[in-house]
Amino acid sequence: MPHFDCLIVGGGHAGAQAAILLRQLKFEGSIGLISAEPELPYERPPLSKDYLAGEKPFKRILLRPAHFWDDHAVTMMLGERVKAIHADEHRVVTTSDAEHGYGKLIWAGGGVARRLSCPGSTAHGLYTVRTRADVDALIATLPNAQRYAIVGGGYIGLEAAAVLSKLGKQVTLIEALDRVLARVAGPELSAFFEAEHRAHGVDVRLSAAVEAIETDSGERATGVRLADGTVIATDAVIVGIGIVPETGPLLLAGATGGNGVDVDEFCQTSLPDVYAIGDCAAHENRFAAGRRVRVESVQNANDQARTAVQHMLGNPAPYDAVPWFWSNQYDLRLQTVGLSVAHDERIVRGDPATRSFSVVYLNQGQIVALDCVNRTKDYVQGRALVLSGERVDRAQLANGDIPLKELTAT
Ligand SMILES: Cc1cc2nc3c(=O)[nH]c(=O)nc-3n(C[C@H](O)[C@H](O)[C@H](O)COP(=O)(O)OP(=O)(O)OC[C@H]3O[C@@H](n4cnc5c(N)ncnc54)[C@H](O)[C@@H]3O)c2cc1C
Repeated sequence: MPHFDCLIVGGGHAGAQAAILLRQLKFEGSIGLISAEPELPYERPPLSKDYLAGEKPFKRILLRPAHFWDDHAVTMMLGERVKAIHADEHRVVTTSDAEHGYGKLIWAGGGVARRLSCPGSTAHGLYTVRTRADVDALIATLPNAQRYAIVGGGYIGLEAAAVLSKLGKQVTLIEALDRVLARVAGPELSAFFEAEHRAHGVDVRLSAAVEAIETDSGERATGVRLADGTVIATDAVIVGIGIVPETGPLLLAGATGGNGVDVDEFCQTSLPDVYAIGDCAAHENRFAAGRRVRVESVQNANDQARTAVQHMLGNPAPYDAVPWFWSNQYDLRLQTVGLSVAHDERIVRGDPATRSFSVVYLNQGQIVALDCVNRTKDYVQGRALVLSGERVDRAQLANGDIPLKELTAT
């Protein structure tokens, strides 16, 4: 049985970054990386942006050139899925029944796209946007499909809507709640993005629950039936309703968790010598008022990789990175810093009508997050305010002409 001093499961942002950092920090042991996807590690964010738009080829979204992994003695085992962990014996088993021993295991399994469960949801013509394979399948529809129904008004659904409408497609966006981005942002940002999409010709349907996918005799999706009986005729359905964290083998092996696998401040799971990082790791985050959360972002994947690796190498430093995220839609660049989950007040800086404004989130007077649209200065300067948990004068905060770094503390 092959043995690795450090075995990484998952070749997404978190797993790849863990391997890169181990070598950067002069780890001399053996490193193996098992990933269910057949590709070398690549960036996921372009999948719903420039890769879908055909503006960036796959080669340009690889996280490192192909030779990097050999050059740095990282043994890549691609197209292999870990199905079981025997934590006491420090070994894993893959779906092809290969066994690998480990000294330390870093689990970076991310998540799989959540699917619809209504009648018709297994029909042909339904697409998710999580992997290169998903998006290649969607791209293959572009020459022949004109009408796209997108289920889910989160970032991925909105980004896909922006690309498809720019490509001249007829797009209907279906959101079950009464506003887009409801899970991650305040109503001001939701209203702004809803209006932008409508202005670009996207038919946005809010408070619209999907009841069934209608199909033809060949079991191909032809429409989305809503709870009120409306049928949205379509050539393809894109389902962007979040992810289910990939933690099955960890939880089966006895790791604590539920929505993700629980980790401590060093990204250690409850299993000996097993870390978990990235989208699947449920951790207490001080930027979410100490709540246990999973953060789905490149920042979190990279920073948790550093936390786990540093702990492994005997330089422990608790995970305490300020969260940040971005989204590109049309000519809009949204940059967010902090987490808004625990806010009790919002202040808008600047005028959304100018398409350059920020929403500042406060909790008991402290700035906890900012969503900045085409306003990079606010994003950069607001980061310091989120980090310090500063309380500032509200009238100044609302005045978009006063730079955030010049605000007076109260
Ligand atoms: C379309 C899209 C757009 C995004 N846009 C942004 C953005 O603009 N900004 C941002 O910050 N974030 C964005 N994200 C989120 C970001 O990409 C994720 O947070 C990040 O990829 C998480 O990294 P991860 O390594 O935890 O998981 P993943 O990237 O999902 O990688 C997990 C890997 O583990 C593999 N795996 C899972 N289970 C097993 C197993 N049992 N055995 C072997 N391998 C396994 C999977 O196949 C996968 O390759 C976007 C995500 C998507 C899908």
